[in-house]
This record gives sequence, C-alpha cells and structure tokens, in this order.
Amino acid sequence: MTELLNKDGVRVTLGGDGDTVATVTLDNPAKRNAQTAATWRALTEAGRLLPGSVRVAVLRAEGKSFSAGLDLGVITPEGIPGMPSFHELARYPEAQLDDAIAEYQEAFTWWRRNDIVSLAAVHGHAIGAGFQLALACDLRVCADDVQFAMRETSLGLVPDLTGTRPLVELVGYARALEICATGRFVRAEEAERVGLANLVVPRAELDAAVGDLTAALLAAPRDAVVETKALLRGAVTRSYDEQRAAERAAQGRRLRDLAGVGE
Ligand SMILES: CC(C)(COP(=O)([O-])OP(=O)(O)OC[C@H]1O[C@@H](n2cnc3c(N)ncnc32)[C@H](O)[C@@H]1OP(=O)(O)O)[C@@H](O)C(=O)NCCC(=O)NCCSC(=O)/C=C/C[N+](C)(C)C
Repeated sequence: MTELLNKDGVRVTLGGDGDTVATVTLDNPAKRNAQTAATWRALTEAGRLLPGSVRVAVLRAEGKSFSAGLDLGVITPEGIPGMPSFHELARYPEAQLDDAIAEYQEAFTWWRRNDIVSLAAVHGHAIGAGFQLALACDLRVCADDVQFAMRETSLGLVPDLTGTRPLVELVGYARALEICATGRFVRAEEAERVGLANLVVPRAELDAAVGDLTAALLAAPRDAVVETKALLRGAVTRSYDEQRAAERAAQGRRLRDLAGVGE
C-alpha cells in the first residue's frame, strides 16, 4: 500500500495488483467529514495524482458519517480560515463567483473519467456536499445505516457541486425535485429501490462488499471497460442513431485491438 496524499482530511493510497486500485478516504471523523475549500482542493489533487495504472477509485470515509456536507462554519459571519464565507461570496463579481464555484466543482468531476471506474462506499450520513460527492462516483455501495439528504435548498441555496445531473439520471426528475426541495433523508431501502445505491449491505460488510465489487471490475479487460463506460456515459446525450454509430465505432476498435490489427 503506497500513500499518495494525506492532507486536509483527505488520504489517498494505492494498492491492488500493479497499483490498480486507488482508495480516497475522507478522514476528518470528528467533524463528520464536513467539507471545506481545502477538502475540495485535496480531492482535486487526488484526481491529478492518480497514476495510469489505476482502474478503480474507491471513495470511503472514516467515522460515523460518510460526510456531513459543507462545513457550516462557512455560513457564519466570521467564516472559516482559507475559504470565503457566504457573506464574501455574495459580494464577488459574477465572473469571479463563477470561477470560484467551478474550482470547487473540480473535486467532483474527475470521478467520471473514462479510464477509471469510481465507487463510493457510503455509510451513515451523506448530506449536501456529501451526497453530491457520492453522486460524483459511477457506483455506490451503501451500508444499511446510510442516510442521504440534499439540504442545500432548505438552506436557501441550490446543489451546485455537480450532483443535480446524476441525481436526475438515477432517480428521475420528479423524485429528484422532491428529494432536493424537501431535504428529507433517503434511507438504505429506498436508496436501493430508486437506484441511488447499486447495492446495500450490513454496515459490518461494507468493506468486504466493496472489495468484491472491485475485484469483479478488475476481472474484466481494461480497454473494454473503458470503452463501455464511455459508451454508456455518452448514451445520455446522444440520439438513438448517434448511439448506434458510437456502438459500431467502439466495437470496431475492440475487434481490431483483440485481433492485433493496427488502426
Ligand atoms: C446528522 C449529523 C451529520 C451527525 O450528527 P451526530 O449526532 O452524529 O454528530 P454531531 O452533530 O454531534 O456532530 C459531531 C461533530 O461534527 C460537527 N459537524 C457535523 N456536521 C458538521 C458540518 N456540516 N459542518 C461543521 N461541523 C460539523 C459538529 O459540530 C460536532 O462537532 P463538536 O464535536 O461539537 O466540535 C449532524 O452533525 C448534522 O446534521 N450536521 C449538519 C449537516 C448539514 O446541514 N450540512 C450542510 C449540508 S448543505 C451543503 O453541504 C451544501 C453545499 C453546497 N454549497 C457549496 C453551495 C454550499
């Protein structure tokens, strides 16, 4: 196990045969893994540090909660060190505010990269930015104590850390609106039923279940998984005919690769 990063409540290790698995751990359990700009910078750095050998990125958390979301110190008048308070953000010129939020969002985007499959192991509370971080991953394996909630709207804000699209894709518009507008908890049984969770297991079995799924993902040929992920991701935005064409093109690349025939 090699440690790649350990700062601001984010620890990244490499493991697996040939460093194929990166494990990103939220490691500020005393504060329920509440997130700040420093957390997001560290998560962005984690994505940049991953070597090309990595095929599966696991996101997990220490302590009682996966993440209690935004550090609520940010909404106090005094704020927290190293992060503009809401009071300050509200006074930014529009372009500067756009840049600031875009930078925060970088922590949430790289999990979608086609060269990795990202897998969130979610237990306890996943609230606001915590819920959005779980949504940033391709797959979610949840413990039976999981409690998702999108609290931004209840605080007078909107979810702006890339979570709205995957939420709508996973559960549909009407349920996504209801979950966001009410800020209510979505517990394990519902999460599995509506498609938020790929799998729900007893809390004590979460790590083993993540290990089993990781092994199953690694068992498939790498390039086929990369092409399949790209195909499925693109299916949301392509027309039916465009998607058929994308399938043909991808299959051509796979066949030529398998047969050792050059492009
Ligand atoms: C239900 C929660 C998560 C856990 O309850 P608990 O009883 O297990 O733990 P407790 O409340 O005693 O908390 C333990 C310590 O952790 C500190 N804590 C917890 N959450 C936060 C937080 N979000 N920010 C800062 N600190 C937090 C808590 O103060 C305790 O510290 P001490 O031991 O007293 O020193 C419960 O904690 C809870 O409901 N937390 C708040 C959840 C929440 O509302 N989060 C905000 C969601 S909105 C969001 O994330 C928005 C993001 C988008 N955007 C970027 C636009 C702002």
